[in-house]
Amino acid sequence: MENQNRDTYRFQVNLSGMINILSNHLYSSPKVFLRELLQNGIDAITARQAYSQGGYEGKIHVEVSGTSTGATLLVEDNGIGLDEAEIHEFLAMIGQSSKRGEDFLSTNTSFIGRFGIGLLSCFMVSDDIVMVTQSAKGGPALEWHGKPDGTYTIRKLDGEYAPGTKVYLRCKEGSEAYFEENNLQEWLFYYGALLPYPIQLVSDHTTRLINPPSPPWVKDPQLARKHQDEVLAFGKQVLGETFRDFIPLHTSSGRTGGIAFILPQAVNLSAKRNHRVYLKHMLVSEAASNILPDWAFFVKCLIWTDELQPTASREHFYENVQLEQVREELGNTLRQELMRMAEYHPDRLQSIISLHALSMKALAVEDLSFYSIIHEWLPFESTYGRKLLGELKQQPPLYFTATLDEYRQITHVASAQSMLVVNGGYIYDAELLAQLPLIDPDVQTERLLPEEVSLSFTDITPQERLDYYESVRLADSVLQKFRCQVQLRRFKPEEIPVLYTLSEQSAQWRVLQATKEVSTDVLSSVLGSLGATLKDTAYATLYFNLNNPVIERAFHSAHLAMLPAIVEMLYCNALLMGHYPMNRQETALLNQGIIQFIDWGITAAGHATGGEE
Ligand SMILES: Nc1ncnc2c1ncn2[C@@H]1O[C@H](COP(=O)(O)OP(=O)(O)OP(=O)(O)O)[C@@H](O)[C@H]1O
Repeated sequence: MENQNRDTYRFQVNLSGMINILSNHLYSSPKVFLRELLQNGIDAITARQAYSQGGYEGKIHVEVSGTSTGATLLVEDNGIGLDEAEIHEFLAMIGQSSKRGEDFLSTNTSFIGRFGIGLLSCFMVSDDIVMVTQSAKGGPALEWHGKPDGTYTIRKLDGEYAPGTKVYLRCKEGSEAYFEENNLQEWLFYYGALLPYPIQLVSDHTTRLINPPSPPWVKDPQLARKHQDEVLAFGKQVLGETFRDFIPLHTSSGRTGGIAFILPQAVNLSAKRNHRVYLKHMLVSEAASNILPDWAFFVKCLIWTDELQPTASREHFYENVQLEQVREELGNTLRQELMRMAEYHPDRLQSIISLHALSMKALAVEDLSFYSIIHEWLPFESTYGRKLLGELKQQPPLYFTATLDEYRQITHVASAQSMLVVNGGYIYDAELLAQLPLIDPDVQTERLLPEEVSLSFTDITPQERLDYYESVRLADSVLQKFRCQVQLRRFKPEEIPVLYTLSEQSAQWRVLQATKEVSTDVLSSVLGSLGATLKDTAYATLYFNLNNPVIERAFHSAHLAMLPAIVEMLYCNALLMGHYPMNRQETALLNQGIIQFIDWGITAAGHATGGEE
């Protein structure tokens, strides 16, 4: 009797080859078969809703029995079901789907599936798929049995069946983990936490509901504000992190919404921004980094959408105009909420800025109106310590350096003279400081170069100039070959004997020299001629501090013989202190200098002890 109704048909593709492609190249993990089954069930429910109109409630039932390779999994929906013609057309024809909208890429369909390949993913974990289906439109119940060798059978079943579809999978060797109760619970929740129909998991021991009833704020994210604790608890359950604050997200079409959880710890620029995105309430991707603007790395989001276009793996979205628009609108929601906070909840905004200053600066650089509203709370490093821009701008003109290196060169001297200089060397800082006058015309900012700090030194008197004329000339000639000039000044603190400053050009010259040392002959001559063009202006300056007692003695005419070695050593020391890489000549100088000073020291000690040597 059974065999009478059974017909055999053949797939038109090499099915095992297809399965291989799916499992090794398309899907990130075999566990996606669960997502595909859930999604087919949801689509079938959606189709039945449209067909039966009212009085019908969709649900999904998952049941696992047996263990190890004897385990079977049943995924059942009470959706639209399939009749025989549909089985041949949609189920058995790979790449054919009953769910496409008016064209292949349209998002105007209420179904999640579209590619007509999802069911094949079940072959990653099972060597046969048995589907028992009863169409809501009538006809006999059917059993379809598909195998990875490309054959399938259909059998008409006797008896009464309620509309819907049951898919049975038998565990294949090596896939035991995918039939394990606890894993199933975890993955069903992972994919289906936001699905609007109840998913029930039944095993030998228990029956459990996987997804909570869909919360109201999924429909209208603005309602999330009234359900703070619930939303934060949901964030913890789904994302596994404890958050303290969030911002509801939505687009004007109402087709994309979400919750942006504010990360409880600071993150750096290169941190991966992974948001979980649900398409028609089904998890599509947890690696979506392009759904929010680049600056929004202070949040981790749950986003649900029905307007974006998934790729066939359904783990990413096409980078198209729709995605661009969604990204812009979600970015705007975030920005507006931050600006609203500035007005109504400044404490909340301040605590976000103090953790996520980098993210805020990244946005401020792009958007002057945002910068204008939040700028007072942005922190910067300065010679007065880490300060907020609101405090710093009270002291105009606001000097800043453009690089870390320049800041390092002047920070000692500037702070010793109580001069406020802001470090613009970190990413975005110099740009923001330069833009400050645009948002606050009362504030002037000025980029400071290291050589300009020396202008606030006290000059020596004309008498001192005469007294030290010979020694300054000698010192200057010693450093000629390093393109460094010597100046004698007084500055604070007196503990600093010398200060080395480098103009932009002389910095370039140093880099050229260093490159020449390690390059081939040809390159070296090219660099040489480049260097020649810089030569005339590429001077560094070594300032000697006459306030320092040792410098005062060293420059005294009585010690002229030792002065060249002293100058060379202090020059090398200044380079070391400023973290400048030293060239071969300078390193050699340092070596000779040390030996020279040891020699002098020993000789002096010998004199003191009466010439023991
Ligand atoms: N549970 C089900 N109830 C009713 N029809 C189903 C069910 N599962 C599969 N089908 C039918 O089989 C077809 C193929 O399913 P399959 O999962 O391979 O692709 P799809 O869902 O159409 O597209 P996608 O590859 O994007 O998931 C579906 O289009 C649908 O017509």
